[in-house]
Amino acid sequence: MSDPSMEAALRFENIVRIFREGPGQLEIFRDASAALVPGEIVALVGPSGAGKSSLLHIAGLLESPTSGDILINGQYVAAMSDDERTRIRRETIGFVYQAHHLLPEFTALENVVIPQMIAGTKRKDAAVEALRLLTVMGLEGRADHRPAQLSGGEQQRVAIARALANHPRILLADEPTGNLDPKTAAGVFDALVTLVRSEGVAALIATHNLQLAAKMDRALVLHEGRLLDAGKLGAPAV
Ligand SMILES: Nc1ncnc2c1ncn2[C@@H]1O[C@H](COP(=O)(O)OP(=O)(O)OP(=O)(O)O)[C@@H](O)[C@H]1O
Repeated sequence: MSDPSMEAALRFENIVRIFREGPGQLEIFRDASAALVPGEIVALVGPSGAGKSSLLHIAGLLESPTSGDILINGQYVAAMSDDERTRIRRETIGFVYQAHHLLPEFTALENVVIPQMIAGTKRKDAAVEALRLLTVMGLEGRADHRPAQLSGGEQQRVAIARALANHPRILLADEPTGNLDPKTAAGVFDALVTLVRSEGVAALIATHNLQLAAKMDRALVLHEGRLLDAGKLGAPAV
């Protein structure tokens, strides 16, 4: 379990996000503040359009907030150059989306090897690490399969292994099991939790699935422009 005295891996400080549309403006959220420490798995929940994806884009340094700032490992990012932000994103943050975005012409193993080689790891070392990650995800027998030869759940397991291949400190996931049936989603999610916990990563996972949200350490709720810490959610009645 997380230790609140640890330095936050990810901290939102008074984040405001406003989209300007012609003469009008759309305020998505205001004064959103929260922190995630290493090893913590946090759900991001809220109705459709509440701003979950927008907040993940800000956390992933893909978009800038209208005001406020975020800290990654204690470092403010707003004042950084674009190059520095890109470096922090590459070295520190892993992403998982609803769609797997695997490279179709490469095997599962290669899909997890390639990002490591881009980051400078030797192929042999990258392959050892990729097989380790795929094994934790329950895919040791599928490493040589291409994405089209894998089920939807298996494809998403590869995408999760890939996201953690370069040892990020933060994992951001946007509906990572949203394309899967409930049973498959639960299996993939449990594998994700196992891997994230073993790597000591801080994970922020947007989901509409309250059963999955209840498995996480706590939930941040976006509601009417506010980001609220709802603590650990109880399992919803089925
Ligand atoms: N580039 C943009 N310009 C204007 N409005 C935008 C832009 N991107 C997102 N929005 C609006 O911001 C709001 C939040 O969108 P966002 O995708 O973050 O919500 P969400 O909670 O992730 O929704 P869902 O659960 O449906 O994926 C929505 O009203 C959306 O229409």
